Amino acid sequence: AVFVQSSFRLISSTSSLELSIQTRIFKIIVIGDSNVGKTCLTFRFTGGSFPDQTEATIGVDFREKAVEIEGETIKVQVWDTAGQERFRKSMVEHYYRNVHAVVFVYDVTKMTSFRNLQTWIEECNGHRVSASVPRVLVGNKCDLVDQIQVSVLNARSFADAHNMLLFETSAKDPRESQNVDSIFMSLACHLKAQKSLLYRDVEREDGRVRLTQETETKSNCPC
Ligand SMILES: Nc1nc2c(ncn2[C@@H]2O[C@H](COP(=O)(O)OP(=O)(O)OP(=O)(O)O)[C@@H](O)[C@H]2O)c(=O)[nH]1
Ligand SMILES: [Mg+2]
Repeated sequence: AVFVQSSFRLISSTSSLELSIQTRIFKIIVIGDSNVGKTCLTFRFTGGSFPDQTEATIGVDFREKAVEIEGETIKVQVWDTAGQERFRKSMVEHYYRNVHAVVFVYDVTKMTSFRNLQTWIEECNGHRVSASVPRVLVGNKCDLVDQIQVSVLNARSFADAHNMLLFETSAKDPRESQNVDSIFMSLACHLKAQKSLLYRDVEREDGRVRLTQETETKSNCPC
């Protein structure tokens, strides 16, 4: 089961030093054209609401949320990046450094934002982001039902071709808030499962893990 922001009572009894050692941080970057709603989506996930007003992001805004997955508290560190070239060019290297997952966003009411995904993917590939780094595709602004330009079929075939999961949602519509959460939670679940395998491999290189323990790292994550 996945519980968002729970168990803090339990954790508060632990010393802060212990907590910082125990808490893993997953860096997730949110990429896409200016105005597609990256800031609103990340705000919805971390703050639980739709911001009244946003301005173009300059550089990057960090948003964090502690989530609990299978009893482990994980800090999801969301990097809300700038879509405008002039506000991002000095930051691009930082965006991609040690990234754990990438969220590509387009606006379902703006075909150009969908077409430009190819360029965003190329930028990502150009920064040596490993193929094992999960990527998802998000079509935002689904509440604007009478203005839709990008069909689900079109989006799905693009997502399939790039080995990405597709989410269509709205940062604005409160009924979609769970769907917005599931974008980040599914990535966190995936990373948790992936990383426990990684730890196992690292430990095995040291010769510290016996074969009997290896089977225990299999994840039961529902995502
Ligand atoms: N109707 C609707 N409007 C949205 C939604 N998400 C964002 N918006 C609006 O779209 C505009 C741009 O949203 P932002 O989140 O600032 O866009 P951004 O992708 O962060 O833009 P940059 O920071 O310039 O890269 C704002 O006016 C939002 O209110 C949505 O789901 N539905
Ligand atoms: Mg923004």
